[in-house]
Amino acid sequence: MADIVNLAAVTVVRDGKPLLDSVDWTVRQGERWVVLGPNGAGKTTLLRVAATTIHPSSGSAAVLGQLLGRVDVFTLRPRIGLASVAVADQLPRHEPVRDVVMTALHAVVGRWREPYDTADEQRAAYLLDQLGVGALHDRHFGSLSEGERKRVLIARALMAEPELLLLDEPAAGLDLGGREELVHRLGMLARDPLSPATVLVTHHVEEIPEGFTHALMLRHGRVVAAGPIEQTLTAANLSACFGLPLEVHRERGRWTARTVAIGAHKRLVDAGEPTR
Ligand SMILES: Nc1ncnc2c1ncn2[C@@H]1O[C@H](COP(=O)(O)OP(=O)(O)OP(=O)(O)O)[C@@H](O)[C@H]1O
Repeated sequence: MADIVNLAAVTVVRDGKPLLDSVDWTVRQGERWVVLGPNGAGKTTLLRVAATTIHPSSGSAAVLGQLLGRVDVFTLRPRIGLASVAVADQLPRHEPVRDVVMTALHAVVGRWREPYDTADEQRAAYLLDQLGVGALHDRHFGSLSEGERKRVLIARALMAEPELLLLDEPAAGLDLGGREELVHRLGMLARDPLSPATVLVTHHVEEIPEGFTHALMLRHGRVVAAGPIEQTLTAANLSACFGLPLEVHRERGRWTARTVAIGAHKRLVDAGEPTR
C-alpha cells in the first residue's frame, strides 16, 4: 500500500524565504499525527502541501500515492478532508449547516445544482450527530458559535469518506469545555480503525487527543523531531521546538507541558531576588 503522504526534501519558498526547509515526512495508513510548533513554524504551510493546495518549490511530495506536479489535483482533493479557517472563510454564511457538510462530496462551497440523494443527507446527519451538532442541521453556518462551527467543519471534512483527514488547529478559539468536548470526540475518531489517516496541527500539547500515534515538530520550517509520539514528544524535543525549557507529562492518555523557568522565576521572586 502506498504511503498516504510522502515528502522528500520538501522546501517551500515565498519572497525568498523558506517557509519549509528540506522536510522529510511520511504518513502511513492508520497513523494519527500531531504537528506541533510555535507561531510561524510552517505548520499550515505543511498542511497545505498535504492538502495539495500548494506545491513544493523543490523536493518531491506525493499524496495518496500521486506525485504533486504530475497529477490533476482536482481528482485528488475529494479524497482529502480538510478542516481549517481558510475553508471556513470560503463557506457561504447563509448556507444551512446540512448543505455545508454535503457539498464536500463534490468539493465545492455553496450548494448549487449538484445531485444529492437521501443517503447523502443521512450521512451528513449522521456525521453532525457524531460531532455533537446534529440539532443544528437547519441553522445558517454563519449563525454558529466558534465551537459549533469547528465541529461542522470536521463533519464536512469527513463527508466524502476521505483517505486523509487534515485538521488545522481544530480547537483554536474554543473555551475550556468546548475544547475538552472536541478533544474527546477527536479521540474517539482517532481510535476508530475505520477512520482515515489523520494529521492535526496545534500549538498546544493539551489539545492532542488520545489515540494519536505520531508527532512532528517544526521550528523555522525545519523538522526538529518526528516519529512515534511516545519517543518523540519528550521535554528535550519540545524545548528545542518552542525554544524554551519545557517539561512535559502524560497522564491517562493526555499531555501537558509547562516551562521549567516559571518555577525558577517563582523561587527568585519568593526569595526577593532580581529576576533579570
Ligand atoms: N504567501 C506567503 N508569503 C510570504 N510569507 C508567507 C506566506 N505564507 C506564509 N508565510 C510566512 O511563512 C511562515 C510560516 O507560516 P505558517 O502559516 O505555515 O506557520 P504556522 O506554523 O502555521 O503559524 P501559526 O501557528 O502562527 O498559524 C510565517 O512566517 C508566515 O508569515
